[in-house]
Amino acid sequence: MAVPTSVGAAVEAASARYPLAKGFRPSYGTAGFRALAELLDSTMFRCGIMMAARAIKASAITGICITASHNPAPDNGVKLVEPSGEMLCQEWETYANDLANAQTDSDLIAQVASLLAREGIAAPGGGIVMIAHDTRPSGPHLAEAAAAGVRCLGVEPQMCGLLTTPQLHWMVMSRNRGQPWAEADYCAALAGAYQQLVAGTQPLGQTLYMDCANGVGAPKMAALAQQLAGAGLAVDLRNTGEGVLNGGCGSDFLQKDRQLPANYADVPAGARCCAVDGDSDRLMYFTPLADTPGKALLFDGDRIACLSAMLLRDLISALPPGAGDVSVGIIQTAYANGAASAYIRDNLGCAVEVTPTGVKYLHEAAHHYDCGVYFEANGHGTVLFVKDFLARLEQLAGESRAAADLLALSVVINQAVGDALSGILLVEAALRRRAWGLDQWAALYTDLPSRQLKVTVADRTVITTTDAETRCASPAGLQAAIDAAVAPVPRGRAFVRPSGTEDVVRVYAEADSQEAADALAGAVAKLVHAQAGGVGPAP
Ligand SMILES: CC(=O)N[C@H]1[C@@H](OP(=O)(O)O)O[C@H](CO)[C@@H](O)[C@@H]1O
Ligand SMILES: [Mg+2]
Repeated sequence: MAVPTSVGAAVEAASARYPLAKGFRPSYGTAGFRALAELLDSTMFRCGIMMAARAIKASAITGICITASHNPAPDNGVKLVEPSGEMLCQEWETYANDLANAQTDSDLIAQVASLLAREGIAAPGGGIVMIAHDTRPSGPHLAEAAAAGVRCLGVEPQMCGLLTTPQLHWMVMSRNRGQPWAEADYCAALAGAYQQLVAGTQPLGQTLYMDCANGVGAPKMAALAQQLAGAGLAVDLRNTGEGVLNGGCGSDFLQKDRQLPANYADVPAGARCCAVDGDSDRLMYFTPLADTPGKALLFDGDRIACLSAMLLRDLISALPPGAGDVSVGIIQTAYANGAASAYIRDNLGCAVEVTPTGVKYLHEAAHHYDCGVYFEANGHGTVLFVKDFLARLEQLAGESRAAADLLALSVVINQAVGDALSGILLVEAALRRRAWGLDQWAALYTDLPSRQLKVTVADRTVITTTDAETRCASPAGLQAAIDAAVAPVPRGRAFVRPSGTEDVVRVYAEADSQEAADALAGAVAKLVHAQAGGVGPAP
C-alpha cells in the first residue's frame, strides 16, 4: 500500500527541518530514546509521526513526553504514552527504531508507508497527541519537532507545556476513559484520595524535606501541596530549580552516592526527607545520618514496595468476606536488595516475581495480580489494581471503610505509571496510618551492602542474559567465571547486564559487608573487561 499522497508530501516538506544528525543511530532503550539534545530533532519529529499513527489506529489520544529523566541537563529524550496511559507497547518499539533510523526522506516515507500498511491505517486524521516536556531548555524546541511530525498525519498535537512524565501519562489515561483529565484534576484526585486515606489519623508532625532535583517536580509538588493544605502534610521543597537539573541532587544521585544532596546541610539527622528525579517518576526516601555527616540512610524502591504491601495487607485483611480472595504480588528486578526479597518472602506472604530491568516488564507482570506492587530499587514503580477488583471494592465501599480506603489508594497511586508525587502520598499515608517514624520503617530489615559499577566495552550487545538478567548466556565462559567469584563470598550475589540507557555494561554485587561487596563487584568488573571486550584500562 502506498503512503497516502498527503502524508508523503507533508513528511517530505517537514522533514528537511528535522534532519537526522550525521552518524546518529538512535536506539529505543529501556524507556524510550535518549541522547544529547542537539541530536534529537529528527527522532522527535519521527516519534510525532508514529504516535499520531498510534492515535489514529486506536481512535484515541496518545502522548509524548520530552525528557531525559535523571540524565544530565544537556541530554534529552522521549517517553511515549499509549492510549491506556501506559508506556508504548513493545510491538511498536520496532517501528520507533525503524523510523528513527531512516537515512533519507524517501527511506522515511517508505517506513511510514510500511507502518501504515501493517497497521491497516488507510487514511490520515483523527485522534490527538498530547505533548509535554520537562524543565530542560531544549524541551520546547523538541516538543515543536514532535508536533510537526504529528501534523504530517493530519492529527492534532496538543501542547501541554511543562508536566512531570507521570502527569502526562495520567492525563492521557483519564482523558481516554472519559474522566476529568486536566492537571488541576490530577491534583484534586490525589489530594482528595489522600485525605480519605488519612482521615481520623494523627499527622506525622514533622516536615518532609523534598529534594526536587532542580526539575519539574518542584512547581508540580507546590501545586499539589496547595490542595493538601489542612491535611497535615508540611513539605519543605529544596533544589527547586536554582541549581543544575539532577546536579548533585535528585533520587539517582542519592542512590548512587548515598550522599546528602545539595542544600541539605541544615536538615537535622533523622529528619524525613525524599528525593525525586528530573521528570518525577522516581522516588527515594532518606534521612541524614547522625554518625556520618554528609551521608544518608536510604529508603529505596524495595522498601517502598514493602511498605505498600503492608498497607495493602492491612486493608485487605479488614475487608468484609464478600470481597473474596485477593491476590497480592510484588514484582522486582535482579537489583532488588537480597534482604528485601528475603523479608517479603518470609514476612509478607506475598508472591514475588522477578523481571528484567525496565518498568515495562514490571508493569506487565503486576497485571497478574488483583493488586500488583512493583518498584525498581531505584524508586520507579507503582501499585496496580485490576478492574474487576476495583468493581468489587466499589460495591463494598458504602459499608466498609477498608474498601473505601483501598479505592482511595488506587486513586492516590497513579494507575498509569510510576509517579514520585503520588508515591510520596502513598508513603506518607502508610506511615501515618501506622503512626510510624522512619525508625520503624528502617527496622523492617537491614539492606545487604551492595555495589554497582559500570564497565565500558566495545560492543555491549556481546553480553546476553537469561533468567531475568541474573545469568549471562554469552560470551561463553563469563557466567562460569562469575559463579566462581561469587562462590566463596558469604551472602554473595552478582550479575552483569548491558544497560538499555547508556553505552555501558552494569555490574551489581552484594555481600555481607561493604568491603566484600566492593571486592566482588571489582572482581566481576575485571572479568567483564577481560572477557567481553573491555575498552581502556582494566577496572
Ligand atoms: C540499574 C538501574 O537503575 N537501571 C535503570 C536504567 O536502566 P538501564 O537499562 O540499567 O540503563 O534506567 C531505566 C530507565 O529510567 C530504569 O528503568 C532502570 O531501572
Ligand atoms: Mg525519571
